[in-house]
Amino acid sequence: MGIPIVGQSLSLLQAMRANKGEQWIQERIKKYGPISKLNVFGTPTVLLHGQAANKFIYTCDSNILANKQPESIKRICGERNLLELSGEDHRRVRGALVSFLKPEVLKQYVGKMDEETRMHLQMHWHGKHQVQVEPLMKTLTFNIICSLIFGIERGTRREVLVQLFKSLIEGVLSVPINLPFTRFNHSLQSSAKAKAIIMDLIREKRVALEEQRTSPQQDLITCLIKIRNEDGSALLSDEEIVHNCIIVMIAGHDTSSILLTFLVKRLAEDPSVLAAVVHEQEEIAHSKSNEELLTWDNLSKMKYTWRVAMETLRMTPPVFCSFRTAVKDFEYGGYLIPKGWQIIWAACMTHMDETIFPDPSKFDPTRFEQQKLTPYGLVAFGGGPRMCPGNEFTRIETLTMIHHLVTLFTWKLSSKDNPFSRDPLPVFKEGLPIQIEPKK
Ligand code: HEM
Repeated sequence: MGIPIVGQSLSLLQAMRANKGEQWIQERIKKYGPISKLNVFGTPTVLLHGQAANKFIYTCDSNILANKQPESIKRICGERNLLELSGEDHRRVRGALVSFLKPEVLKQYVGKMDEETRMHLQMHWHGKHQVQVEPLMKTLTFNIICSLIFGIERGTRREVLVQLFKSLIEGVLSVPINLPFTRFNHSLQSSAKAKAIIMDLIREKRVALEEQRTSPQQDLITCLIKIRNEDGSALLSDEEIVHNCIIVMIAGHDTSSILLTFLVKRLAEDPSVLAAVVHEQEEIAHSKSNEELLTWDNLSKMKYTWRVAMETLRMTPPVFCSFRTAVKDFEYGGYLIPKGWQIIWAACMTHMDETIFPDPSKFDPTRFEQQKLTPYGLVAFGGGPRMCPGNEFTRIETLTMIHHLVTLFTWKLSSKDNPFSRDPLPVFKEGLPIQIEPKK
C-alpha cells in the first residue's frame, strides 16, 4: 500500500503533472492486473480498470458506490450540488437540469451561442497575429455559460461574476484550510458573493416570470424556477438552484475549453484532418450569408468535425480519473471491497484498448463512421445515471467555434513543443500560443 497516509498519492500526482498518468496506471495494471489496492490521499483505495469495470461503476447502485468529491468542492459549491446528491434527490435535481440541457431545448440557443462566439472572436482574435489559445477558450466558454445558464448579458454584472468565478475555481482543488489569506478562504469568500448574485438573479427572474416578461426557457435559472411538482410547489429550492448553477459553471467551462484547445492543436498538426474539416465547414458557410447565425440544421451537417472532436476526446480526455466511495462491503471480480474504501478508475484507459479501438495511437476520426460505439468504451463524458448532462451543450459550442475558426483564420503553432500537465485537468505550460492570419 506504500507509505501510510502518503501512499501512492505523490507518485500519481507527479505522474499526472508530467502528463504520464496513463503510463503510471498502465504500469500498475501490468504489474498487479485490473484490480489492485493502493493508498491515495490517506484513504485505502482500489484501482479498477477495463470496460467491465467502467460498466460496473457507472451503473452501480448509489447504495453501494457513492459519488465522492473533494471536501473543497462541497464547501465552495454548496452541499445541494448534484455531485453531492444521490438516489431520489439526485434524480430530481438532475432531471431539472436536463430539462434545460436536452437537445430539444438547446437547439433554440444555437443562434445565441453563435452571437457570443462572434463577439468573442471580434474582441480577442480579429486583428491579432498571435494568441494564447487555452486562456481564450476559457473566456469563451465562461461567457457562453454566463449567457445561457445565468441569462446575464455582457456588462458590469457579468464582469463581476467572471472575476468571482475565477477566484472561486482556484480554491476548488486546494487544501480546504479556511484561514485568512489561504486560497481556500479567498475561494469561499468569492463563492459567498457569487451565490448572493445568483440569489438576486433568482428573485429578478421570478418577478419577470410572474409579470410574463420572460419565457420559461429563457436561461437555466428561469427554467429551474419554473419547474413545479404535481401539487404546484417548486421542484427545486432556491438553495438548490444556486448550488447547481455553480457546479454547472465549474463542470462546464474548463472541460469544453480544453476540448477546443486540443482541437486547435490537432488541426494545426494534421493537414489532412484540417482540410476535411475546412471542406465541411466552408460548404456550410457558402450556403448562407455572413450575417446569418448558425442553426441547428447547420450543426447537424458538421458530422466529420464532430468525429474529429470525439477522436480528440478519445485521445486526450479532459477528465482523467474519478473517485467513488464504497457505502457498504461489496464483492467485485472475486475481491471483497470493504465499506469506506475509495474506488479510483481512469475510465479513459479503455480509449487506448486495441480490442475496442484498433490501432489506438492513430488519430483517426473516420473510426467513428464504421465503428458502432462499444458500450462503456468511449467514456469521455462518463456513463450511466451520472453521465455528463452537458455533452450536447459541449457539441454546440465546439462546432460553433470551430466553424468560425476554420472559415475565418489559418494558424500555426508558435512552438513545436507544447507540454501540458494534468492538474488534474490538462493545463498547457505556455497556454498554447499560435500565430494566426485572417483568410483572404
Ligand atoms: C468536453 C466537455 C466535457 C467533458 C469531457 C465532461 C466530462 C464529464 C464526466 C466524465 C462526468 C462524469 C463524472 C463521473 O461519473 O464521476 C461529467 C459530469 C457532469 N458534467 Fe460534464 N463534461 C463536459 C462538459 C460539461 C458541460 C458543458 C456541462 C454543463 C453545461 C457539464 C456539466 C456536468 C455536470 C453537472 C455533471 C455531474 C452529473 C451528475 O453527477 O449527475 N459538463 N462531465
